[in-house]
Amino acid sequence: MTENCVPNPDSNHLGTLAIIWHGDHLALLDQRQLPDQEIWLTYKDASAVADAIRDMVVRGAPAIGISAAYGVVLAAHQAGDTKDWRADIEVAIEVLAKSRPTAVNLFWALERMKTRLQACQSAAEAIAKLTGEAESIHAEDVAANRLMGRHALSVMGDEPMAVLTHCNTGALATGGYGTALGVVRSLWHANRLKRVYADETRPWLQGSRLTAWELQQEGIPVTLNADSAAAQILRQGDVRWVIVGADRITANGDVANKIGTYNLAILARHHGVRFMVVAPSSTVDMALASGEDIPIEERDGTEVRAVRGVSIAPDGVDVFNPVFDVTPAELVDAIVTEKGVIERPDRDAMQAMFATRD
Ligand SMILES: CSC[C@H]1O[C@H](OP(=O)(O)O)[C@H](O)[C@@H]1O
Repeated sequence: MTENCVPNPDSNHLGTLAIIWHGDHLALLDQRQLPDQEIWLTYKDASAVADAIRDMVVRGAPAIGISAAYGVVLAAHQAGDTKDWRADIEVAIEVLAKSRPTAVNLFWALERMKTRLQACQSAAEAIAKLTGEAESIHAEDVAANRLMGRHALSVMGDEPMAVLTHCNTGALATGGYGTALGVVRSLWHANRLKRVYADETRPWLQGSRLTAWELQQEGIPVTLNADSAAAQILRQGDVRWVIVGADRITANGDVANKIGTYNLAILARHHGVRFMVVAPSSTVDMALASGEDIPIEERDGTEVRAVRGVSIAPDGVDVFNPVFDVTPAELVDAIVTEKGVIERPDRDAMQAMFATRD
């Protein structure tokens, strides 16, 4: 990897992009360094992309899937035209699949790449076809995000409103524009947004380090709040919707998302605030019956015991650090995907919209 290899492209109509494909190498904006530094890292090696996903250089369910897809293309370049080219690419796919367990977008993207690979008869064909598939996955994600923005506004009411969001679900977490933050962008451009309250989102601080920064880049009014202030904010009554992303949505409408989302869903229901989940259909896993079946990633305790390397807890104290939780469907007022909106999601409604993925 080399640092600072590409300027940060200013494509603010999609937000600050985090993933740039250069035909034979991948550039990732190192999100561990934001908001203090914008450092781009270059990748030519599939296993290094797997490390980047595991270490959260790149994060966000759709962005993880897109990056892994480009990782498979890099594997095809690395394999070259040796007799084991196909096996080498298949090994790389397995390495990428082990990077993080919860966001189903990773496995959805790798399945698409695997299917494309099966049809290839030569190493050269594999490079060409896998490149096309990864670029399609990337472009489809941006198109889906824009469509979800339009679908969401159709159910949110016409008056300008305040919303509250959790974690980061913007251009930094996707191929561009964002999911929940894509809805925020759409509200803003439709002059229907008063303010976004952004939960800081401990322990990795996606809200304070990424969402506050991403929205400030575009002059979208954002107020950063401690996670523990969310109840008081909802009690004040100016927030009309809590809008979040997702890492996996199961066949009954249960939603896995950043830890603290379940808290917000309970608070929203208690305060009569509507709760919206925004995610492309690549986040839907109809093979899992309910949220009970979703693998929840637990990360190292150092993420809770320290912030930016500064200790905030006694050395060695035991830590429980699940980085996702599951919100039951009955607490969700709307699930928005590029296919449309499901209000009051349940198994039947999910089946009707997702019985067949395409
Ligand atoms: C549109 S991003 C979806 C999802 O991914 C984030 O998790 P992480 O930052 O750990 O990759 C968060 O759960 C977002 O809501």
